[in-house]
Amino acid sequence: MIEVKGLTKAYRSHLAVRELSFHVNPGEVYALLGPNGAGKTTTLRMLATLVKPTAGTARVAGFDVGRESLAVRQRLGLVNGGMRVYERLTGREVLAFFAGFYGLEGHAFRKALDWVAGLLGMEEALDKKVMEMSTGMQQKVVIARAILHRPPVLLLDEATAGLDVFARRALLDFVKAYRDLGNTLVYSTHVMAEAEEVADRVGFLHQGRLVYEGTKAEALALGEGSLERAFIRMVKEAA
Ligand SMILES: Nc1ncnc2c1ncn2[C@@H]1O[C@H](COP(=O)(O)OP(=O)(O)OP(=O)(O)O)[C@@H](O)[C@H]1O
Repeated sequence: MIEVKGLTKAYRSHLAVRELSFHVNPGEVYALLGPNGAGKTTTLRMLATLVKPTAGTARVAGFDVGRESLAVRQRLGLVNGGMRVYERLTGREVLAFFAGFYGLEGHAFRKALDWVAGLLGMEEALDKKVMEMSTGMQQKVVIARAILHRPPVLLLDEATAGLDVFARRALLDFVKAYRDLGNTLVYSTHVMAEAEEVADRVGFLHQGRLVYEGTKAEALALGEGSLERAFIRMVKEAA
């Protein structure tokens, strides 16, 4: 569902992402793990067609992120940690605004709204102003906005940043539920415990390079039961 080959991004002379190659199979959660500055955000933004690669290629659902960016955007959703939505609008108003970008209007919008509200358990948020919602409910609006068009591919970038324990739990449960509907997810985080819970496969990113890739079970075996230990071991071996 996602094919990345030799993907590279340079900011002037600084290589943020270096010759990255990996793939994500349909229906799996791929955790992209690495500390701050490893290149996770840059990678996800290239997949989402928001940042232009310096070299290499990436395809999402068979479409090239450079030449077929519109087709990619129609099949993909992106959730960033700390994303905000307009505080003075109700949940319904926020979603109606973004639905316009996906060409969802009238009956199609109402259907999408019913689907997303049921999936996320956010019916009560639809007629509340964002500023009157809990952080967890606001996060649901952010997710709803990203999946309103039912994208088969969902990218989450440090999506639990700033969430309390309840909202974090709801997000991790949502990730697994969205995967169980047959969708494909990339889950970027520096929190190894979150990857241990949701990932099917993992990639370790360090200084813009993929230093390891494997199933979660393989990575856990490498780290004697801990992804954190596996990560540190692979970074040392790559040095
Ligand atoms: N627009 C930019 N201009 C210059 N350098 C950038 C830009 N965006 C990112 N970088 C640099 O590229 C490297 C990778 O950053 P990136 O944000 O992709 O990492 P990350 O793994 O997502 O970390 P974080 O969780 O801190 O965002 C960092 O050294 C960062 O300073």
